[in-house]
Amino acid sequence: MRDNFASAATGWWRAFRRKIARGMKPTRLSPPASPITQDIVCAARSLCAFLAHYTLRGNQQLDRDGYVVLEDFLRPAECDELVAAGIEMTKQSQDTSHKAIFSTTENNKQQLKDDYFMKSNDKISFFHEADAFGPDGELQVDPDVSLNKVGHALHLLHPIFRCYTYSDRVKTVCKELGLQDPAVVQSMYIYKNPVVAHQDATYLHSEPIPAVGFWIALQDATVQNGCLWMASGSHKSGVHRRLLRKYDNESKVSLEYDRPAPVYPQSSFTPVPVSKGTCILIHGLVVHKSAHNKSDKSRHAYTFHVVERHNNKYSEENWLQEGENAPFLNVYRTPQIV
Ligand SMILES: O=C(O)CCC(=O)C(=O)O
Ligand SMILES: [Fe+2]
Repeated sequence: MRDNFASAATGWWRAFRRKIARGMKPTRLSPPASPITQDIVCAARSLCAFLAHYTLRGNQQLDRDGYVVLEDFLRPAECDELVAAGIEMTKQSQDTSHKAIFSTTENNKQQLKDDYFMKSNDKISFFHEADAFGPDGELQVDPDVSLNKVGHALHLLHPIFRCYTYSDRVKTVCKELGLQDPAVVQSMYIYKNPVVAHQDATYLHSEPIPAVGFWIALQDATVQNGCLWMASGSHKSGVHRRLLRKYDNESKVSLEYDRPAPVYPQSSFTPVPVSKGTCILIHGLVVHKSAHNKSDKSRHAYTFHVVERHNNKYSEENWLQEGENAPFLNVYRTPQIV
């Protein structure tokens, strides 16, 4: 069965590429004939569409626009598996005694000084919305709506997230990007927004090759529920701001922005609504944001960042550093299962 599928899919894929090369619409091709089940056909179709889309246009698009939309990167059932794991984590978040708040806003100094944040590089840590706790420190609302995100080592420690992070599809994208020694440095499960306009290089700076974010919509992301907004082409204007590690006289570390937050006109942004399963590749220097969720539909996403390690300098001043329990593992060589 597997062999049948493999040869049929390979044949289909070759024909698909030939048709595209001749400028025809890929949808004109029929999927391989039985005995392949509908589910496998759907998987093959998704993978082929994604590979064709990416192989032929992805790299140039990332250079030109600062982002690439890869539809059908994950199948609906795969998204559901990840959402179930994300919801399961909201239950564990109730056990945490630490009430960390995540915010990208300037005045939230707590996060910057917060040890919990700094030490989350090798953990599955929970970050709540700024208004999640009352004056008594008790959670005001259910954890499934108060959690902002979980991070930053899901790709190492959580068996399901690890499996998807070091998958063949991710390897293929990294190869197509021409990355020689790509390593995953962090991962996050994002429940909620808004996220203010920023460049990922503010937090994860590397040069000359910037990090690439893999942002995967696990549920439909619409203008109403807070899809990403991208400032196309903004990656060509350098790094606008850095968050840097600072050490005081007692070698205690804290984080500080080197410049005030830039003001980006709303007119520079385009909404990028995507369906469940779509992966948006985010250039480390492209300015992006997400708005409030004004709907009753949740918008969960899984995101992780890949950094080139070959002939490329990952800044020692980034908040996130490689640690004994948080190695920056190579995408091509790391097994999906521990
Ligand atoms: O999901 C969001 O709203 C923002 C995510 C983001 O900025 C990122 O993954 O780099
Ligand atoms: Fe980002």
